[in-house]
Amino acid sequence: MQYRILVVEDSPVVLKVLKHLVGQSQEFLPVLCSCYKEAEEKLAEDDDFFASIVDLNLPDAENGEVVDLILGRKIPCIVLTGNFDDNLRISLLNKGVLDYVTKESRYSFNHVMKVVNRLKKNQNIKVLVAEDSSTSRLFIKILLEQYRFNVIEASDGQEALAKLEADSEIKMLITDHNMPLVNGYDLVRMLRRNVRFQDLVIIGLSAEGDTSLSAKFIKSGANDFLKKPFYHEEFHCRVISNLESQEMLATIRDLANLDPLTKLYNRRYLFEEGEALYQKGGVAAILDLDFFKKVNDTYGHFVGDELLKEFSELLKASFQGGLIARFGGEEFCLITELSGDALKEKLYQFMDDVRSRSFTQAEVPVTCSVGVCSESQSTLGEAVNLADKYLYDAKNAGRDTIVFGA
Ligand SMILES: Nc1nc2c(ncn2[C@@H]2O[C@H](COP(=O)(O)OP(=O)(O)OP(=O)(O)O)[C@@H](O)[C@H]2O)c(=O)[nH]1
Repeated sequence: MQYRILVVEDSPVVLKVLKHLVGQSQEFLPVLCSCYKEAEEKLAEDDDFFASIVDLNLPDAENGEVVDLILGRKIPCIVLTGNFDDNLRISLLNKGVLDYVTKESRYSFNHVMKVVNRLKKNQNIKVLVAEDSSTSRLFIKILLEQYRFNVIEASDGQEALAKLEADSEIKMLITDHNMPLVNGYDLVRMLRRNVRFQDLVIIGLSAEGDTSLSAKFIKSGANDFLKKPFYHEEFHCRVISNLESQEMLATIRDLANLDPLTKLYNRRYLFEEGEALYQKGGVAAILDLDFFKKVNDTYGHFVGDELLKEFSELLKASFQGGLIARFGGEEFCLITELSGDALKEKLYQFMDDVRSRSFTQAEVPVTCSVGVCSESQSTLGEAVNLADKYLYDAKNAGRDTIVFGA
C-alpha cells in the first residue's frame, strides 16, 4: 500500500526536491501541485491523503488559504515556508498545523520528512489516555490523533491498569494525577514494579499547583511530566521525544542482544538470560545444519544467509516459549521447558519439517543434527558443553539425527 502525500509548492526547484525526498520511500506517493487551484482539483478528485506538505504563499492564494483547504479535509498538514513570522506560526499551530518549518537549509526538508515518517510509524503505536475528565480526555485524544496515534481511553487509574494488563501492544501511557480509584502517581508506581511495563513510555499530567508532583512522578518512574494547561506544541514535542528515546533504547537493546542476520538472540544473551530459565528446569539442545559449507559453495553465501534466516524462522515457530539463540555460524542453541517424550516428539517433528521442505528460492534441501543434554546440570554452561558433545556424536553417527545424552 502506498500513502499519498499532497505537496503544494509553486517553486519548481523546491517541488522537485520534495518529489525526490517523498518518493525515496516506496511507501509514499507524492502528488504534486504548483498552486491552490491545482490542489483544490486534486482534493476534489480524491481527498484520501495521508499527509500534506504545503507552501503558504501560492500565486493564487497568498495568505495561506491552502492550509484551511487541507485542514478542512482533516489531512495532517506541515507548512514549509520561506519566511519566519512568529505570530503567523502560532496562529497556524492553533489551527491544527502539525509543524511550521522555514526553508533555511536542506535540514528543513529532512525535518519535514522526519515528521511524515513519524506519522507513518505512529499509526501502529497504541497510546492509552487515562483521565477522568471527558473534556480533557477528548482534547488529548484529538492532539494524539493529529499525529495519527492509535488512541485508547480510560476514565480512572483502575481501568487504565486493566487495559494495560489486557493489551501488551500499548506503548505509551498519558496519565492524569487526580483520578478516582487509583491516582496517576500510584498507577505509575504499580506499573514500574512490574518488569512487563518497564518499556512503557509514561507521561504524567496534573493541573495541581503542587510543584513537587512533577518530581514525584518522575522519581516513581514516569518518563516525563506536563502541567495543565499545556500548549499543544509542547505536548507533541514531549510525546515524540520520549517515544524516540524509548525507540532508541529498544534499538540499542536489540543490537546488544540479537544476531543481526537471523534476529535470534545471540550467544551473550543466551548465557545472560538463559541461566535463570535453565535453573527453572530447562533442557539445553544444540542444533547444527549438516554440510552447510556445501550450501555456500554450491549456491553462494547469499543463499546461505537466506537459508539461515528461514531455518531460524522455522525453529522459532516450532519451539515457541523456548529461548533460541544463534550459537555460532550454523549452530543454534535451544533452552526449553519441554522434557522427556514431549521434547522428543517436538524435536523429531522439527527434523521431519526440515527434511520435508526446501529452503530459499534456490529450493535447497537440508538436514540438521541435534545434541540434547537431558539430565539436569549445575549450570547452563555445563549443559551446553554436554549438548555440544552429543551433537558431535550425532554428526559422527551419520548426521540428520538426534543424540539424547545424560
Ligand atoms: N552464508 C553463511 N555462511 C556461514 C555463516 N556463518 C558460518 N557460515 C559457514 O558455515 C560453514 C560451516 O562449515 P563447517 O563447520 O565445515 O560445517 P558443515 O559444512 O556444516 O559440516 P558439518 O557441520 O560437519 O555437517 C562454513 O562454510 C562457514 O563459512 C553465515 O552467517 N552465513
